[in-house]
Amino acid sequence: MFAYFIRKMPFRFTLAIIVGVINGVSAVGVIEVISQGAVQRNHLPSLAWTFFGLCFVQIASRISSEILLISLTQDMILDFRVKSSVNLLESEYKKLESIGKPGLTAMLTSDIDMLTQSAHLVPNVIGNGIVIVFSLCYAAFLSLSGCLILLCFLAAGACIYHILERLPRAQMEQVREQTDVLYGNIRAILEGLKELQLSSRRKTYFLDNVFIPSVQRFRSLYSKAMIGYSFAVNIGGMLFIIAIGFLFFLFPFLLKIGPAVSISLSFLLLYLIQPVSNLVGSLPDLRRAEIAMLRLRHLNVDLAAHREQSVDEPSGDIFLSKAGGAEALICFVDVCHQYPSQSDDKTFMLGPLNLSIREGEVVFVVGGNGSGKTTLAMLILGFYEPHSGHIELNGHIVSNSRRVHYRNLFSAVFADFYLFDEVLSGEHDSNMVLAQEYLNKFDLTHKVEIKKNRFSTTKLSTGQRKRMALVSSYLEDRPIYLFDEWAADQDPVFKKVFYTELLPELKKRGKTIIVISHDDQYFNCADRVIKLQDGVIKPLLDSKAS
Ligand SMILES: Nc1ncnc2c1ncn2[C@@H]1O[C@H](COP(=O)(O)OP(=O)(O)OP(=O)(O)O)[C@@H](O)[C@H]1O
Repeated sequence: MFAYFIRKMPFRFTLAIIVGVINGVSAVGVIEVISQGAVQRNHLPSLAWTFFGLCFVQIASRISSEILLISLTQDMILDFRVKSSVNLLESEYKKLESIGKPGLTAMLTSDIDMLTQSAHLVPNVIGNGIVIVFSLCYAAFLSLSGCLILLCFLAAGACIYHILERLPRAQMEQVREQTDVLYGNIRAILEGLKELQLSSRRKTYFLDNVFIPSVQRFRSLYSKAMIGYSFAVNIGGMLFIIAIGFLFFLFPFLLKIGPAVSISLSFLLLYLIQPVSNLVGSLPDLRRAEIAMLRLRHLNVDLAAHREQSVDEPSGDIFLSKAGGAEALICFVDVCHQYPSQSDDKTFMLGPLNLSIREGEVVFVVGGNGSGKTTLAMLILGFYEPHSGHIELNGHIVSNSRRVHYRNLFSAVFADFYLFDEVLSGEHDSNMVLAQEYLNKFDLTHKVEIKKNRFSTTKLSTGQRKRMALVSSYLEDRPIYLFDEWAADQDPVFKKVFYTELLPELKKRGKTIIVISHDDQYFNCADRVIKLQDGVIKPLLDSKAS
């Protein structure tokens, strides 16, 4: 964390340290004044002024240093939050799929929360650290041999802490790994709430065999780690306290020092107990924060390495001009895609596919479950990169550097769509009139309005939400539309509006439309039907087959 401050915010961090140094010096000054007061009773009035002055400087510098450090730590957390989210949004979809939602959720919530929780320790740790350093300097000034004894004990304490911390540190890293498992299971509870509440047997099985064991493992690892830390912190810290006691009780006999120095050193040693205990007590939380920070940094480095390149050109422009007399808008040339294998099982292979879709065409993609329709959609939309072969748009190869622009030519409603409150269209856009018309046709006007580019509500039934997602996609006004089983859970009346009114209306506006569908009664609404079976295109026993 400290390395981060030095790297990212050197000026403010240096300022915080300088103010912290003033705090440390004034703290030592207070001890010196009290010790002088104990032996020079006749100077008490002038010492009192110095004492109060130093107290004021100490409090003012402590508050200023803490304010600076709070702002530094909060900026760091903000930076991590924004950077992680932006990196995530700019990373290859395949990479995010491979990390998985539980892992990503744990990093964006638990790890960042851990940083937030431990951020309040930073001002204390730095403040106490500086006070300890200055106290040791003052101890050296009072008695070099006394300070050396103190430093020897301090070094021994640090070594013992370092050795004792090895095991709990490894366990803390396991705790963090177990957090991913726990988040996965919590997700399962939240997303499978209805299924679990519906079946007592499933609920009991899930709780007894999945959830409770994962929580127990977390508890056990966490307890072991914290017990280990308790030993490390207390034994390591105790050595320093023993050193203080040793010097306090024995130094008048062991070291040749006068009564004034003896009193000053005694005050100093007593004063040191609190900052040392605070500092050592913060170490386990700082270690947890370090683990969280390392994971976030690795995630960011990993995501940045898989960031999709985006060349500086207006969205999609290059693709809108035809290259080399290309006839098709989208063209798949020997495209193959295979999912990474989790075990020795054979993974699903899509392709080799050769297909072309012309501008303004309405193409239906049909096929049984697991035949590869969604995988094909992900390739068409540029979320997956072909493992072999390539995709062309207007004759231009969709290279990695152009994938982001390519994708911006599409609007899609996914089978597992997410409905945003915000609608991305100008309020005075002529599309708005049509959107209102479609809200009407989809029987949504009594439920929802579009005001200031927002839906007035999204708390609707699944079918209604999907109709709103369609209106939202429609308003995006892109050249190519893809609908993945949009009509699957719609009433016949809305299916009819979709197939016989919305698709022809989009086609009339020159849009190219790809529809994944199981509705064979509407196959006649397509210009062409492509049938997938086991990842390859098969002839459809129909006149419109590809
Ligand atoms: N992320 C993934 N990792 C590994 N295999 C996957 C993944 N997603 C899909 N598959 C496999 O790829 C095959 C095709 O899946 P896909 O979702 O493309 O089929 P589909 O035709 O859309 O099916 P459905 O009609 O059920 O939606 C399936 O056998 C599936 O098991």
